Amino acid sequence: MATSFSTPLRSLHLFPASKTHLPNSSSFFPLSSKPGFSTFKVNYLQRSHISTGFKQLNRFTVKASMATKQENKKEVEVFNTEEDLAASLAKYTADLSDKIIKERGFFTVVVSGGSLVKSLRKLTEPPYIDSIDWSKWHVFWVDERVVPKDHVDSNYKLAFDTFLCRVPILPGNVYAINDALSAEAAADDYETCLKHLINNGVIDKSQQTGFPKFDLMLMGMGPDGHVASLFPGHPLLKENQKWVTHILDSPKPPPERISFTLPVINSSAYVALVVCGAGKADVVTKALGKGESSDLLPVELVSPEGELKWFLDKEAASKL
Ligand SMILES: O=C(O)[C@H](O)[C@@H](O)[C@H](O)[C@H](O)COP(=O)(O)O
Repeated sequence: MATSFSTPLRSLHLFPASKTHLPNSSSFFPLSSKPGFSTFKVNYLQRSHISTGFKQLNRFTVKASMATKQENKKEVEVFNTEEDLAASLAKYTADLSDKIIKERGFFTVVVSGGSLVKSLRKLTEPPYIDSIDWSKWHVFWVDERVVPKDHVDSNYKLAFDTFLCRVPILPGNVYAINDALSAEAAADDYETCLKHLINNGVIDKSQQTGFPKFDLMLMGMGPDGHVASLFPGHPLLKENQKWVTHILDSPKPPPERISFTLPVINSSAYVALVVCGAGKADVVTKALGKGESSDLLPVELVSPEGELKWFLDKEAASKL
């Protein structure tokens, strides 16, 4: 079992800167333990590339993040392949799980949809399948499409089929949306669920903001710089009261979704942004400091109370 939280061997950049009910349990699919068997090896990007990237990144400091600009610890790591990235992401998550369960007895993990979920696959394999205390995990969605849970577009279904069905997380600790409700009602319902879990002590509360403080958010990023279901230029980016909001006109289908708001994302203890592919290289470059702009993309507004770590494959980092 991993016993300490370790920092990565080679980092591209590391700088400190400055309706009262839980989702219906009957709607959860049963979970089972089906560990796979494989080993992995982490290969970091060659030093020459790291140096180039470092020099370029070093020209800028952390960018403005929202109106309430809170400088945090940000780290960027680039991997030769998605396979290497997935191995490192698993270790990062397992180490945090170990550390935080020792500290608070629970581990609240929030996932997005998209390709991120597949990159969690190594957690379902040895050593993590055996070493992680899955009974302490509580799993949430940073955003969800408002479709039935068995629909091909459901983020719950994606996570269940890819990840959750392979690990022994307790079904009652998996917080899917109530898919019988409208988008607006599902968002309110989810927020009520979060309040209940804060009262129970499962979810931590940020002393700084009063918003829920999740232990770890694992998120992808769209090629337009969206995170969760917070899209560029959308008024939802300004929401600063609600914890969970809804959208009926998402530019990425399906149109109806619920999403955590930025203050919730930014109250997190740890956020991992997992980004792969050349199609995201321009946005990665904008977000990580090539050029200044007053027009900040949603991903540039991610600035958690705790630590932000970018996991990039070399294609996504190719323009840094
Ligand atoms: O449900 C969703 O659509 C998401 O949560 C969304 O924010 C996703 O994470 C990004 O669009 C990245 O998706 P890809 O990694 O598949 O590009």
